[in-house]
Amino acid sequence: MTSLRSITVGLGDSSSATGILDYLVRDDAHCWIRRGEGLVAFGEAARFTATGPGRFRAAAAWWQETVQAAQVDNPLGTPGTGLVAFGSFAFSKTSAHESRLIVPRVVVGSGASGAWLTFITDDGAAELSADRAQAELAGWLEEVSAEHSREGTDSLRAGQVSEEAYKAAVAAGVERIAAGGLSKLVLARDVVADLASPIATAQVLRELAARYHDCWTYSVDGLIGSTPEMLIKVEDNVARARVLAGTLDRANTHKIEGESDAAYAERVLAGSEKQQREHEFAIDSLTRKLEPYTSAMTSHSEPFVLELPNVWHLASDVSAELTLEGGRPPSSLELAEAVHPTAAVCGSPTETAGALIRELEQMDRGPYAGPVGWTDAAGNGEWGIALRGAVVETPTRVRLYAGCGIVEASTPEAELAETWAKFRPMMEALGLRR
Ligand SMILES: C=C(O[C@H]1C=CC=C(C(=O)O)[C@@H]1O)C(=O)O
Repeated sequence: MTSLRSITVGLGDSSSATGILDYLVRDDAHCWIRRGEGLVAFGEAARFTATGPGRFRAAAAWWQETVQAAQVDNPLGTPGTGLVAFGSFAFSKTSAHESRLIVPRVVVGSGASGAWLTFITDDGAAELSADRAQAELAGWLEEVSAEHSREGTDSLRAGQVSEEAYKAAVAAGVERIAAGGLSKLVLARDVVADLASPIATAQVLRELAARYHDCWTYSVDGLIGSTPEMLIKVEDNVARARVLAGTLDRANTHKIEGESDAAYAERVLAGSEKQQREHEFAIDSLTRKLEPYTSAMTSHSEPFVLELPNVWHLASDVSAELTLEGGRPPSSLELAEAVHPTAAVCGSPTETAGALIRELEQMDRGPYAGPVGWTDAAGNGEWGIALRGAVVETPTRVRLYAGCGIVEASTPEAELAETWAKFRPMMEALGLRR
């Protein structure tokens, strides 16, 4: 095991209109950004990978050992400062995709209490000072990535699941729900973008972060996107989640004359029994799995309508006080394992839906719909669900994923159309058309 050393220094009030996005200038950066705040990181000081059902536990154990062996100088002590690891986890315990934690070399962070800079090294003799940290950051910022020219020759093709195969899977899913044994199932598909010139990841992420500022824009080792769904966030003794399920496309509306956007979304989305049922399964699965770790939990009694540039969603925010064990709350990684996968990305009951997804989807979801985010040494962290995203497989090949909750009232055509609405954020950021 490498022993890491780190120093964190305050960056004063370095706030600009674009905030942390000013640092998102390299395609190889890791990031976690919402509303101009978050983390941008460069380089790799350490890495852990795992597959299988024990992937979360193994990652949590590795992180604990790494933290214990590290020498950390962090006078700030707030969430996200000091030693951090970015991570992404495979959706499925049967996936061949490697789940990973990556400790970067340099992290720039910004939050409610200001901005900071962390320098991390595995060199036992390296000088740990504010000047050294600033010099390391300057070194990473010396070389910025080019933008993508978008010559119009980029193209989109079917991935592992064609449109026809997707509709057939939805129809089969509806039949299985009607036959009993499960109430909800989430089925996904992929499309592949072939780019004429290498992807300009930083440019794509900046566009996503600027447009989807209510979402969490992420980049971890080739997994990129902007998710509207927070699986679990831990800050000291409090856990929070944003549960989504139930979707209405904003590009294809059928409003009554004079009806406002908000009134239309209320009527068609919040007023739909099918969408409300889809949402109920998702919120129930999250609260049921989180409950054993909490002493008090609050959530809205009714979901609210969340407006994003591409879709409206039914959303519920959950907040919970965590129970202390041995004086400590459970870590964000432990809780991510406990609550993943919720019925927003798997179904209900979980085991039955998971087995049926493997049978009907016929694709390895890889990191799509798995937890993506970061943890700090104290166990604070944010783990979103890797939705509205893509995997950069090669510099010119990008695989996009999207899925939909299926209930007994679902129809294949409508669910197929919904996947296109969910591909839209990435397609637009990549400059792609159907
Ligand atoms: C599975 C996805 O979205 C989930 C999150 C929000 C709404 C959903 C829905 O209405 O089906 C999905 O459960 C996806 O974006 O690929």
